[in-house]
Amino acid sequence: MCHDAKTDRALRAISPDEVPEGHWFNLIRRYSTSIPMYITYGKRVHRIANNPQVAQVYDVVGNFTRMAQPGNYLADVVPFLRMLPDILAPWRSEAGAKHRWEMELYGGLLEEEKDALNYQGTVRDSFLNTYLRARAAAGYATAHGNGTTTDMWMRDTMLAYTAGTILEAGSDTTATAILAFVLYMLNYPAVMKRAREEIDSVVGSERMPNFDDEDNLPYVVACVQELLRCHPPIIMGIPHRADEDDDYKGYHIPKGTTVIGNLWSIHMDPVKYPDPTNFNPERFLGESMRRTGGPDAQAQVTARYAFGFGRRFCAGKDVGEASLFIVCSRILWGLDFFAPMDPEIGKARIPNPWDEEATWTKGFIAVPKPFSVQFSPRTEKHAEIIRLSFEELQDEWKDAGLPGDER
Ligand code: HEM
Repeated sequence: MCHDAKTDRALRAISPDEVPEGHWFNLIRRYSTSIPMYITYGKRVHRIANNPQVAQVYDVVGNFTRMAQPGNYLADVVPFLRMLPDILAPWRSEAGAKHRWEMELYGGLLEEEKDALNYQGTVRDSFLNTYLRARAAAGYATAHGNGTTTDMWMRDTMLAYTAGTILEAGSDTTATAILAFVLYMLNYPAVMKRAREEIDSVVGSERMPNFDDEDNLPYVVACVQELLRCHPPIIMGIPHRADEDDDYKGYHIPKGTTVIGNLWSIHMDPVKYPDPTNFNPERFLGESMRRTGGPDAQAQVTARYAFGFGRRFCAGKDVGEASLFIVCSRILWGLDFFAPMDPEIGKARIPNPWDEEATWTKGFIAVPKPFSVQFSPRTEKHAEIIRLSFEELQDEWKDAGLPGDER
């Protein structure tokens, strides 16, 4: 297969200054919903995004996670402040402005999808494309405005926002977990070694791991579970509101109370998770802890708080876990990575994942702060298979009528 010198150079050791826009690295990003992949080198931070719209999604999601953080605004905890008029409630006008900005993005994506469907006749199995076709078949080729039609078809604004919500719910969460995975692997090289040995013995070097390998890679699956336990991406969960009076363990919870389930704290319970500040995938090993089945229902439940609980439990859990499994197993399969030497301290600087203040951002989704990491393919054979997979993926995107990565 032919590939250019630029890609070759980047394959040997990715220095962020050299990551080409259409680099195979984007393959990893493509495999997740979208990964805001930050790479730092020295003091410089680089964000890999191959088109402005992707960058805009990152910004919108970043904005969403900041504003949605429980307790970020005084009005979250002092209900009286919510009664203030707009002029005295700057957080409300900020939310309004950001909301309009979000709608520009989501509305724009909806318009693009409509154009693709109506003018190019592009048929895809995507949420928007499928919905627009079904809505048109029901007699609503156009349905401007917000809310629903009398027979409950979503109008454009609601449809755009619904699609955007799925994008937001699934992208930053998965992306954060992948960044955290790299961080934990740098801190726990023995875990990384064992996971890689498992992958090598099951998958070999002739192909990448795929979803069918999951049952034969219990340690890798356990690593993903342990990752979600150690640092659930939505660290405090999503606030819920009690819709009736309740009494729980001696606490009276009046109707309308905001209830926050602190997922991180639940996962640090030393009774359920002995030695909780240790990244130990073994606690999720064994038939009873496998995500896809097993007899011990309680064990399965305890591994799942990262996705919330109850009626509003994450709708995309299976997609999220599958993305993490495939991305993490492929990173381990194909790439060597390490923290480069920091000349300032004369050794590699590896952030401590247990130091919340120093290592993680604040916000409703806690993301590792940018850290230096250098990737290189494990062997030329691994590199070749990654390149091939990248090319195949480009063809798939092309067949679906979507723009590919620049080469
Ligand atoms: C590692 C990845 C993910 C994590 C850690 C995660 C976590 C969560 C959490 C904690 C909630 C709130 C649950 C509650 O209120 O109790 C939630 C809700 C939700 N998630 Fe996820 N999520 C992930 C991936 C995804 C993906 C990939 C999608 C879509 C494809 C998705 C779609 C949703 C939706 C639509 C909701 C709202 C559900 C509702 O309110 O009824 N999530 N997620």
